[in-house]
Amino acid sequence: MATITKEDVLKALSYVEEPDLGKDLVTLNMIEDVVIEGNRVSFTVVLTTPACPLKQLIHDACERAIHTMVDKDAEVVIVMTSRVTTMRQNRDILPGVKNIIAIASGKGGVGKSTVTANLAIALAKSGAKVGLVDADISGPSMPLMFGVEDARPHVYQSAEGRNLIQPVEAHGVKLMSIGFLAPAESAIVWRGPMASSALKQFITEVEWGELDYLLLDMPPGTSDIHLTMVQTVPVTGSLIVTTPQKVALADAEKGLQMFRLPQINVPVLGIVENMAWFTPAELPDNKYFIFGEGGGKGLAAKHEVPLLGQIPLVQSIRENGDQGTPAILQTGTPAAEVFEQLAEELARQVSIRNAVAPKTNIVEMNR
Ligand SMILES: Nc1ncnc2c1ncn2[C@@H]1O[C@H](COP(=O)(O)OP(=O)(O)OP(=O)(O)O)[C@@H](O)[C@H]1O
Repeated sequence: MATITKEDVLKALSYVEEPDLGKDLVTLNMIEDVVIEGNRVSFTVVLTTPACPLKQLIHDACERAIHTMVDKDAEVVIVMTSRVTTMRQNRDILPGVKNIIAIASGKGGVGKSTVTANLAIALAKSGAKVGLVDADISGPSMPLMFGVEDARPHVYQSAEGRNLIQPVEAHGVKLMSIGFLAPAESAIVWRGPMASSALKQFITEVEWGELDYLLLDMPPGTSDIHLTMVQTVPVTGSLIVTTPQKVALADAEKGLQMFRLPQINVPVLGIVENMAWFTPAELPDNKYFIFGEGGGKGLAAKHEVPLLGQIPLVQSIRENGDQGTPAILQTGTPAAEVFEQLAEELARQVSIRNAVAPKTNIVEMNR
């Protein structure tokens, strides 16, 4: 029996392609720690996201490559791990944050905050480091959804005398909400400049530390706040939440087009269709398309972006949100599974974006 060498192993693995990124694992520097002991071959595959939907597929392809090209009797031990990629360089702002994702909707009330809260927790559960900025000045709902309505971020002075804000941590996610700045029942109406400066502080004065994903829950519609956010940070990509209803779709389309304006130029990573159908708890296999059918798919096709997920209208999603324990926390339920899949798909699009697209700049406006 010929001795197996590291070169043999790498050669075989150079035939295994990362399907999303279209290149082989060796070229993508995804193979580490190759160790050969007799006919035992072990190595680590570093995926670009912990929530990788292709994990098993890539694992099996590696094993097959070693068995067919190196030694059919080799004992193959593969450690699957991950390191979230980034395309951010010169990170003067948010130096530890790899990816910033703006979540927007055209119309209010389509479930953007519900989707964002569940997504953030799903990504954190998969092993990623996640932060969330609730920039929804029209009705910040994150403190309620995360069950931290009474929490207040801790402010302290750094050694250099700067005021720094520590985000609130809940369900594994670091959270800052415009709702923390005023009690829920107060009549403060956040208007343009005041809201903009509060949100800028969330980016520049909050100790976010190391994050794989920072999600921005944007207000509905298209507004000055959207501009403030893209002017303050280079956003990796955006996600559009809509329902299948015609009026919601029309507004979602406006939101999508806003991100594509030349002066904003933030890639749209995908569309999420929320309330895609109603499923009663007692008839879990039934689907009632009460807001219409196929709207999200049509919008995605029209603008050539992926439809990343369809979330059913389920009573428990509403109830869990209101109780401060989003549906994703009820592991094993159908609702938790759809949010897990959505998180996988989003993370996948971020990896693809980082591998292929040019970087997004902070928008500079001459007004
Ligand atoms: N898939 C779902 N199933 C059941 N209830 C849902 C679902 N998605 C959202 N909801 C409920 O719909 C209501 C509106 O959702 P949410 O607050 O997330 O919307 P929104 O788009 O963020 O609104 P706005 O931006 O106007 O504040 C909430 O009561 C929420 O619990």
